[in-house]
Parts: sequence; C-alpha cells; structure tokens
Amino acid sequence: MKNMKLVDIVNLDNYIVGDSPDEDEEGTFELPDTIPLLPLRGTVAFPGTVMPLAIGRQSSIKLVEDCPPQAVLGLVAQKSADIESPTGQDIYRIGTAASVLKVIKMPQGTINLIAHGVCRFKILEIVGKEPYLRARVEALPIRSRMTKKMRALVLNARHAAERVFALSPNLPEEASVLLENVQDPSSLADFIAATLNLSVSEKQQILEQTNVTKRLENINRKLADQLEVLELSNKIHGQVRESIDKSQREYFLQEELKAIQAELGQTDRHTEELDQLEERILATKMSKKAQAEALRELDRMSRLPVASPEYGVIRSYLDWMCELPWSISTEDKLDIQRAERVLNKDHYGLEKVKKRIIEFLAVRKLNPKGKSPILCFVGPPGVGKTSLGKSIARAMGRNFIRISLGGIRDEADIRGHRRTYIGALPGRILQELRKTGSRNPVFMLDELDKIGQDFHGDPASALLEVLDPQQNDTFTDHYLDQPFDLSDIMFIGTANYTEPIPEPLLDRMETIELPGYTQGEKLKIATKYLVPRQIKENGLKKNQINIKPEAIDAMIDKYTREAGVRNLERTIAAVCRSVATRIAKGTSRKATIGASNLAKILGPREYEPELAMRTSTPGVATGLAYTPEGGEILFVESAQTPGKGELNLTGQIGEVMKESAQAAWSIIKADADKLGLDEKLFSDFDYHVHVPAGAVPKDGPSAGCAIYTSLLSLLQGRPIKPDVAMTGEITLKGLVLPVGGLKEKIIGAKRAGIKTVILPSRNRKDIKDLPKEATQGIDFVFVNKVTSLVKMVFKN
Ligand SMILES: Nc1ncnc2c1ncn2[C@@H]1O[C@H](COP(=O)(O)OP(=O)(O)OP(=O)(O)O)[C@@H](O)[C@H]1O
Repeated sequence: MKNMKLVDIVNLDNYIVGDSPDEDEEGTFELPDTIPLLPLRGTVAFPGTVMPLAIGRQSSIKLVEDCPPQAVLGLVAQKSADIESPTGQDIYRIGTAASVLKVIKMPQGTINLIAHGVCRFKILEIVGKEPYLRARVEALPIRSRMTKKMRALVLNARHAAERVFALSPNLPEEASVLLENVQDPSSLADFIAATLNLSVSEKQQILEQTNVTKRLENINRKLADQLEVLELSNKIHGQVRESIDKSQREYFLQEELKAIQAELGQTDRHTEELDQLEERILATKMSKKAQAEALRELDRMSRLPVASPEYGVIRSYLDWMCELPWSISTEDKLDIQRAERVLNKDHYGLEKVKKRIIEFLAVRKLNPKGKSPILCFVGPPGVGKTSLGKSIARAMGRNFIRISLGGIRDEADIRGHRRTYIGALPGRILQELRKTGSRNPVFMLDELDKIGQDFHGDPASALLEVLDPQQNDTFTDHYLDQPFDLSDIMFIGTANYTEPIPEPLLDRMETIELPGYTQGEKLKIATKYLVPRQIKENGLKKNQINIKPEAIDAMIDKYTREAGVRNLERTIAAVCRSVATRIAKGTSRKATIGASNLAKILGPREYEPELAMRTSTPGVATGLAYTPEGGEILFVESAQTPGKGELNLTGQIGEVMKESAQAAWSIIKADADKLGLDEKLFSDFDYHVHVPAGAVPKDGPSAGCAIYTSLLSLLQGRPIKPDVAMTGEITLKGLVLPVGGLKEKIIGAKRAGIKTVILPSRNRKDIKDLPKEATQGIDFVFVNKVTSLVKMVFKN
C-alpha cells in the first residue's frame, strides 16, 4: 500500500481469501433490494476478492460512516476517473456487491475501507443521489457448466497465469500461492482478471461476462497477450543486461589485468611507454590520416597485454610511423657555380655528362616545383656512375641513398609486406628513407638492368609507381598502408646496358651514356684522384710514396683490363698497402714505384698478349665485342671435320649471331668459284664455328665480318694477320653494315695490341667524334663489301 494517494476511492490491492461463493452461493447471495453505491476510480472490483480502498470523497466518507457493520455496498467503476461527483450516467450498470470487513479512520480525515466482494449485481434504478448514490439492484446469475472445454480453459488459464505472475515484476509472491488455492472456474477467472494489469474498460468487460466459459476464453486471450508482451520485454531486458554484463566483464578483466601488471611491476612502464608513443605520434608531422591511424593502433595496443605478439607488431609499426621523415627535408643548395666546382673536383673528364647535370640543376633552380626528368646513367662498371650520383647529392646539399636492384625479384622488396605477415617490414624505399632521415634525398637505383621477376609479383611495376611523378606523391607501402610522398626525392638510375631494362621503366628516364675511359684518361684519373685517395686511405703521406706514371700505365695495361677504373683503383690500393706495410715495419725511405718493381708487389702481369699465338693458324679471326665490362677483342675459330657440308655453331652464341654465321656461310658457298674453293670442300666436310669463352653469352650482328673471315681463312688455308681486328654486320649480298659501341671496341682493340681495325664505311663519321687519344696508333680501314675485307686481312 505504499504510494497510496488519498484520492476518493482507489484500489489498494487485491487479495483473495479463498474461493468466492460458488455459482450457487454467488447466485443465491441475499442481496438487499436497495444498496448504497460506492463509485470506484481507476479500478473494478470482482467477487471473491478482498480490496483495501482509500476513501477521500466527502460523499463516500459519509456513505461508509452511515454503514452499519457487515453492511453490503455496491462497488461500481466510474466510466471516467476524472469525474468528481458521478451521477447514475457516469458509472457502469454492473458492479460487485461487497460486504464491509473493516473501516479504519486515518488521521487526515480519510478512511481506509476493507471490503470483500461477494457477487455481481445489476443496477435496475437509481433511487437516491444525495448524500450518496443509492440504487435498486438485482444479483446477476452466473452460468457455469464444467465441460471438457471449461476444464481445458481452466488448465490453460492457470498455466498462463503462473507464467505471467512469474514474469511480472510488481506482483507480490503470494499471488502465485493464491492462484493455486482458487479452484472454482468463475473465481479463477475473476481472480486473474483482478490481478492482471488491464484497463478499467477491459476489466469491466470481464466483470459483465456472466457466462464463465466465455469469461475464461477472454481471460486466456488477455493472458496470452500479456505473456507475449512480458516475454518480449524480458528478452529485451535480457539483451540489455547481457551487453551491460559484457562491458562490465571487460571492465573487470581490464582492472584485473592492471592489477596483475601492477603486481608484476609492469604498469608504470606500460603506461609510460604508451604515453611516450602518443607524444611521439603527436609530435611527428605526418599526414592527418596517418596520424589518426597511428592513434587508432595505439588505442588497440593499450588494450593488449604486453606479452602478446600483437603488441610487439603494433609497437614496431608505430616506431616506423614515427621515425619516417614525413616532413623533414634538407634545404636545396642550387648554386650552379658551386655545383660545377663540386662535379669537377670529384670527377675528371665526363664533360658531356657534367654539362647535362648542370643543365638539370639549373632548370630545377628556375622551376623548383617542375617535374624534372629522372636521369639514368648507363655505362660499364667503374666509370663513375655511383660517384657522380654522390657528387650530385653533395652539390645540391642533399642526402644520398643507393640501393642495388640486382637480384631483386620480389615486389615486396620495393613495396614491403602487409602487416599480417610475420616479421613484415616496409620496402627498401621507406627503409632507406628512415635511415637517411630526410624526405628529399638523391636516391640512386643501381643496376636497373638486373631486376628479376618471379611469381612474387613484378618489382619493376612497383618501381614504375615509385618513379612516376603522377603517382609517387601517394606511394603506398604495403606495411605502412598509408600514402607517403616520394615526389621530392631525386631518383637517378644506373645500368650497364639499357636493353634488359623493362621498356616502361626506361621510358620514364633520360639515359645518359658514360662510355669507358681511354688509357690516357685512366692515367689522368689515377694521378689526380685515385692515387691521392688511396695514399690517404692507407694512412700514408705524400712524401712516403711516389707512384710513377709508367707504373700506372703498366697497371692499366698489364694488370687491369676494364672500361672503368675500379680495378685500377684496387691495384693502386694494393701498391699503397704494400708500401704501408713496409713503413709500418720501420722503413723510413720513400718508396718509388716504377714499372720495373711493380711485378714484385703485384706478382707477374695478369694479361699476356695472346694475339700472335692465337692467330698463327688459318681459321682464327679477331672480332671486336662490346661487353658490360667495355670493349674486348673476341676470337672466332673455325674447324673442319669429315662430313656432309653442315655448319655447327658453339660458344653460347645467340640467335642473331647464329643468323650472321649462316649468312656468312651462304655468301662463301655462293662465291665458291670466285674464291677458288673446291666443291668437295662443301660436300665432304662439316664445319664448326666456335667463339671461345663459352661461359659468356654472346649475341649481336657485329661479328658477321669476323665469322666470314674465319671460315674463309680455314677454307683457303691462309692465316690472318695477328694485329688486325674487324667489326661489321654482313648481308647475304656481301655488304658490310655499320655497328655501335665503337669507342669501347677501339679502346679494347688498342689495349689488346691491335694495329689495324677494319670497320664498315658508314662508321667513318663516328671515328671522327672519338677522342684523339683513343684512335692514336691505330689504322682504320673502311670497307663496304666483304670482298674488300678479304684483301686486307690475310698475311702476304
Ligand atoms: N671520371 C672520374 N673521375 C674520378 N674518379 C672516377 C671517375 N670515374 C670513376 N671514378 C672512380 O672510380 C670508382 C668507381 O666508380 P663508381 O663506383 O662510381 O662506378 P660505377 O660506374 O658506379 O660502377 P658500377 O656500375 O659497378 O656500380 C669510384 O671510386 C670513382 O670515384
């Protein structure tokens, strides 16, 4: 009865004291003809229930006061609870007659009345209105027959009510006990109706239902309705509780974890680490998106136990994010005079290349935002490609990075692995950027011609993205998974050849050729750069060693055979080391290295002239080849064996060279008569053309002349002059066509001791462009046809 408001008459609670008078009793209850009517607000009274009612209206108080003990009242529901002084129109015509059990006067002047409903009645006529309503009434007979249907209805109502009561949070527990005690179907229906949470009109409808079967049917419907609502609300309640429980559980586990970590002495370090990381993330000027991602990962990390592997993965990811130079750039020094000075100081010669680099820097100075071309230095090893890159970086005041792409086969080397891989790391580009600490270095991609490709994707296509100015401002490494701007990096490629570089990659770059050096150029480079550098690097002083030019010449000529100067520098280093050893042992005498004492330090000369020996018999011609190491002479040997006139080719020669050999063979067979060759030579023998150094693949059309000469020399039994070398493509009609790589080839020929070089006539102009030093001491013979060639090559 808590929260009871003193408003006229309200239902305080319903209690059953047992079954109401059964059908007969209810039916036979002696109801007076006229009874006073007590209007109820917001509730309906049922027979069989005991109801405490709080009475506050003056007319009602008067009614109760007038009642003798055990008096019978008519409890009728008001149609609307708002009406203060209801008349006969404002109340329902059917109500419950109740006998007064107890009257309790309250101190505020109100009354609490306990009444027991006994039977239904019908108002026949209102006979008095003041001071309270009085009516002539008659008891309503109840129609109830215990049929099977009735039993089923009772059973169902009882079960349903039990569940409803169990699910209803506000019902007193006694309700269920009382339910068990009610046996009579009509009383059961009334009890349930009184207890259920129904509207006044719904309850009134049940009260008016004198047919018990129908009343039970109605009750069952209401119960089913309520049950559905209660179950649904219970389910919703359960779900809400479940989600609260889950978050509570997580919270408790977190707290527990903290406690465990505290026990283990980890909390402080853990929170300290997280705080430091957060500070670093906020201090790093990365893109907003990247920062948001980093903070998200940090949040995830904060919820992981320190020992979990995931924790370590996120930790190193965040380290990477914080250590990349997102916004750290070095300031460009675009002072052209200074750049020129730096380039000249670091490198001898290479005028064309230096000029191009200076132009490049000048354009950059005038238009810093413009997309400058990507340079690609192409030339044999040791000609200074890498060191030029370093000089450019020095001249511009940028950091220098070099990665070698030789053997890179996996796209992930460039672009990194996704973080889901165990041990994933970013690709080489970002790794190097982190090391160098600035986002605008000079970035040298070495050995572009050696990029491989396999089933792990195509590294060249990843490089394309790196080099493409349209896309490289949002280069996305798989590991970082955030765009990183590479557009301020100055990329420079290097390669020995352009042919193996994938076409789209080559397309993006401007190639600058660095041909090999002549003997004289090498001598100058050695004297000006390599010797002083090696003296210094080996801890010597200038007054302790003197390497004479003749010694350097001998080193170039006899100990190194290369287009560049790398081996030369190594040989000079070997000389310096031996002097350093002597000095370290205590000798104070200045060491003078001449050509004569070189052998003592370096051992016997590595390259012996083999020309005379090799070409002394018929069938050996000297050709000229262009290799990654620079120009070389190349011997073409032919041999004859009994057979049927077939031509065999060996020495790892490629398709193009094979075709040249077939052409040479056909020309000789066609001209057999003119050349004075016996037919039997072609029917009784097989021929074998071999190009030695069989481990090195060789290809290209320029060996045509040499193959022709070699075969002819064999067939005619005439040896070729040892100091003659030749290069040129031949056609089936015997024409000699021009070839490339002349500078290297001629330097190579000179190095090998060749005195006469036979060239296609159409290469005459190229010879004019070569440095004098390269061509000095060599006779050039230009030929148009193989017939002219023949006249020049044989001894006698
Ligand atoms: N013109 C030159 N003047 C001075 N030094 C030179 C010159 N050319 C090359 N060098 C020196 O030769 C050495 C080898 O050069 P570098 O390493 O740049 O060769 P590279 O062309 O990059 O070779 P690779 O193709 O094998 O990478 C370096 O010490 C370089 O300083």
